[in-house]
Amino acid sequence: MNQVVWSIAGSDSGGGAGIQADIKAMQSFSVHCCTVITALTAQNSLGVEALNPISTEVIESQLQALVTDMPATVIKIGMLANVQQIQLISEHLKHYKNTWEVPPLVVYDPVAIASSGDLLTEEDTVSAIKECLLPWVDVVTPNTHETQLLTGVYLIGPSAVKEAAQKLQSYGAKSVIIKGGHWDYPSGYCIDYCLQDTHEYWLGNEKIQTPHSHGTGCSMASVIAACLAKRYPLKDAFILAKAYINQGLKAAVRYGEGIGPVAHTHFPVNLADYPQVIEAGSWLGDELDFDHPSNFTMAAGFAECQSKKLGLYAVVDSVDWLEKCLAEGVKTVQLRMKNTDDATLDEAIASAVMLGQKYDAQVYINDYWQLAIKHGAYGVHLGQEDLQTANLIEIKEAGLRLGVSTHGFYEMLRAHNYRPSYMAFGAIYPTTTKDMTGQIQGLEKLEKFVPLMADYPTVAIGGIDVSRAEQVANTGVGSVAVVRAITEAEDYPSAIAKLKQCVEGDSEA
Ligand SMILES: Cc1ncc(COP(=O)(O)OP(=O)(O)O)c(N)n1
Ligand SMILES: Cc1ncsc1CCOP(=O)(O)O
Ligand SMILES: [Mg+2]
Repeated sequence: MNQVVWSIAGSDSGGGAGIQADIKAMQSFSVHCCTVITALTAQNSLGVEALNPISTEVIESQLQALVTDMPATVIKIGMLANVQQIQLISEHLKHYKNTWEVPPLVVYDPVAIASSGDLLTEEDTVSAIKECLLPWVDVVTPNTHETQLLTGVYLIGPSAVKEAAQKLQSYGAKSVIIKGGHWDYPSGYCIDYCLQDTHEYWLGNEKIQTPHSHGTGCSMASVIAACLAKRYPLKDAFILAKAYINQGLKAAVRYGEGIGPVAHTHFPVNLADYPQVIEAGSWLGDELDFDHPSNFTMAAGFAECQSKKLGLYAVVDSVDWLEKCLAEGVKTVQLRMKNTDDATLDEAIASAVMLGQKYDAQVYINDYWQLAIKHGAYGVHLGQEDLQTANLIEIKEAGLRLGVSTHGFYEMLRAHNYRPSYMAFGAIYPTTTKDMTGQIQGLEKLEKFVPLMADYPTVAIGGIDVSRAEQVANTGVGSVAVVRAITEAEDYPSAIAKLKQCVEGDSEA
């Protein structure tokens, strides 16, 4: 379904920020932007000359026109010029949240200070924002100046950023993204922080040196709104917004005598524009004083797979099935046993490794990395949570390949920190093999992941069968991993032959 996002914001006559930026940013993510204009600013690249707030009656009539015909999946709010506007919008948000069948998500970018340094709102709006508006906001995206203005916390370091985010949550905002574009900490980097319910994370990249950054705040919040409208998780929306801004800053040019606008381009396609997920054990993590879990080991750069394309990848829960797949010529297999006692596991993993040698195939062991090392498996496959607990140094030093599961852009970039041997994307389609609620990626996202991770062997998993394998392979992914398409097939040798044909172009099928 085509998604509608409303932008409630001011018009920038210079065309770089406000409504004008919002429309372009949302367009880049194929989302339709409806507008409710709150002020007609007279500004150019040198500064703001006049604000010209729109009356609450006119704002109300714009809302009224949209509500009956084009309700929003997400409402993005930018400049609200006075207390009356904040109260009006808050009342409407309350109504929409309480009465719409699908209540809209609300992204609020508290536009208080333009990149020129001009104050864009009346001073007494601060308490109205905190008391009336923030309780209806799902994601608030202040820059450091706005954070200080709203919270009174002076952002001298990472712990102050966390304290300020908690304060914004205490005013009612569900998630808080504090943008570090104006924060030179660590020097030369742009570090952003997100507090999502109780979960926190940081994204960072080297600062892009350009004076032409007008409209970055509005554009970033608009991309977040557009991605939320497409039902991307906030983590992915945040990643894509940062990548879009980085891409736009690199392409930004001057139009007037002063600060030019961030460029509006397209869905970010270059890995170099994506931020890093900052983790304990990384240099940026150390700079930000991250706590390490006591037994945490960070390692990166695992042994390479035998080839860039892993072909048909059978994921099975017994040695019996493993051997059947190997006998049919499957060269990449995984033993994925759950809820099994230690003695059985030990024996099964030893047998799986021997079968791999017998059939000259690559056997990966899911979860049980110690037993995989003990028996000399070709590799291990780990999930995102396992990265925190497995001894990655031991796996790397033992020369085992490491495959990592990812479910979205955030997890993909997190996995990239470890430079694993291959990268798996899932679940592509709904599956009954495992509970993947909220983690279905679809082909559209797979098409984005594969070129971004072009340096890795890539694997698609989840709900793939003979009828879907070809379209999955057409995304350029080098391997298709399946469970039921083999183990529940009426004629598994025939299923394997057909899957191999789709994935590897094997002519024997
Ligand atoms: C090839 C491949 N991709 C993803 C998975 C899922 O692994 P994980 O996240 O560790 O979840 P479980 O399989 O342990 O439930 C996989 N096994 N193989
Ligand atoms: C283990 C796993 N990880 C993501 S989806 C999935 C299950 C894939 O099973 P199926 O091929 O039967 O859908
Ligand atoms: Mg696992």
